[in-house]
Amino acid sequence: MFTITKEVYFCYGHRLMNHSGKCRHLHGHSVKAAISVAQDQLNDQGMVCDFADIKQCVEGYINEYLDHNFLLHKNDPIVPVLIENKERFLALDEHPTAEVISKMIYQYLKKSGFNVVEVVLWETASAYASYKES
Ligand SMILES: Nc1nc2c(c(=O)[nH]1)N=C([C@H](O)[C@H](O)COP(=O)(O)OP(=O)(O)OP(=O)(O)O)CN2
Ligand SMILES: [Zn+2]
Repeated sequence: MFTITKEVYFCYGHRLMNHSGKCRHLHGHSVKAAISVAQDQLNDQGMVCDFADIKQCVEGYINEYLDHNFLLHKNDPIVPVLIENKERFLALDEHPTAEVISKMIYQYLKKSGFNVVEVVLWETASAYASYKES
């Protein structure tokens, strides 16, 4: 089994509504997502796939939904205020944690045909979450 990993960087604002500490306040992160794709056999270029193909696919998704966006739980009371002020945001069924965001990226790549094995989301320099399926 061969595995490759491509890193992409982006920013978002969010808050964790049920958090008991500082993360319940509106704040933002400049994050890194490390996307791992695997294949048993290499293609005729000697690759699992081109790093650039992963980047092109995931950057379209990130730019549309995540980068410089505000990620909120759908029940966050600030949602009506953002609507009223015509501000950009993405309302999620789940809390916008690093775990949930790594799963969103994983599922998009899978749906796009990549044999993604893991997405690791570094939310800060010292904290990351990952998503993979068995
Ligand atoms: N399991 C999770 N825990 C936390 C998440 C998360 O997504 N999953 N998110 C946060 C905050 O949004 C933010 O990421 C703060 O993280 P934290 O490492 O606690 O904050 P600091 O960078 O300030 O860490 P220090 O080591 O205290 O400087 C919180 N928890
Ligand atoms: Zn945060």
